[in-house]
Amino acid sequence: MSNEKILIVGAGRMAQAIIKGLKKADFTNVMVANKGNQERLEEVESRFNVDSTTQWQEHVSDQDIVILAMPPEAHEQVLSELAPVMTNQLIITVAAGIDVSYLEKRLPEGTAVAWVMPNTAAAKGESITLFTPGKNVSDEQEYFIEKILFSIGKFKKLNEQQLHALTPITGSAPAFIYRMALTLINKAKETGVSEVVAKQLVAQMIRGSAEMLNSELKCTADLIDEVASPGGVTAAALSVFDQYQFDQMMNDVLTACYERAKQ
Ligand SMILES: NC(=O)C1=CN([C@@H]2O[C@H](COP(=O)(O)OP(=O)(O)OC[C@H]3O[C@@H](n4cnc5c(N)ncnc54)[C@H](OP(=O)(O)O)[C@@H]3O)[C@@H](O)[C@H]2O)C=CC1
Ligand SMILES: O=C(O)[C@@H]1CCC=N1
Repeated sequence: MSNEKILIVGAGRMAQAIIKGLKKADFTNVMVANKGNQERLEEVESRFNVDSTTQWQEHVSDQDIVILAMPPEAHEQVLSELAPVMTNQLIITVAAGIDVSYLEKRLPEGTAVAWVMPNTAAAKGESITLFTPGKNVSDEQEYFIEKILFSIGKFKKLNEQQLHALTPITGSAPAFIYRMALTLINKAKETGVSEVVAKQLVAQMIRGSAEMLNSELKCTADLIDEVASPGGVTAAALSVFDQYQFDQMMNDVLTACYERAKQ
């Protein structure tokens, strides 16, 4: 059981994925707030058995940790409301582009902050989460951060610049994989298999491929090569990737993501 008191500001997709992990890991003191969608707040409260509040500012002084899980654009306003009511809490944001420098600039001198970039697989305890602690984070607070991140999957400590550059690759790229999965599932359904079976086929193919990727013995180019028998069907398919300049497209995709987070 973990007794740290955690307030989460934001009750949307990422907040819920994190709450799910926290509850599974037996964090007992979790309170959640949002902007005003009362129905959503009540649903989160009952679904995950957490406390909720519509006045988070009144509860900050009771907390050990505040996790900001609302849009990047909401940070300016929320941090201005948070600063005057803080009493030494560790402040964590999961927002794209909101780095530790941004937080430190807007919070009282000496505030311990961290920038965390999870993905939605947190709901299954399978996120790969990147994090950067700010300069005032103590060893004990870093241990708390790692404990939280462990509850939602694996994690890696990196610097601010790396987090900016990797947000598209670990935060957003699940959507790229699901986009490809959707095309494959729809194609599979055309053969007459049900949606459920089509999803199982594609999910297991992705899971197996991820396991192979994790293998230390083979590089990724070799894995591609292994599937593409010379003159075979996969080689024919991969040449279409080249025809459509897949690598260039992925570069543009990642750049669009990076640039948006910087705005
Ligand atoms: N979705 C993802 O895969 C990932 C998201 N993130 C980050 O997580 C954050 C949230 O994204 P996501 O969960 O997808 O978004 P959602 O739109 O699903 O949820 C946003 C939540 O923030 C709340 N909110 C908005 N403005 C305020 C405010 N001023 N004060 C308090 N609460 C507010 C909303 O309240 P209400 O319920 O009232 O509308 C809502 O609960 C973003 O910063 C994003 O960059 C990071 C990694 C991955
Ligand atoms: O799309 C977004 O803005 C968030 C950040 C990374 C993944 N989802």
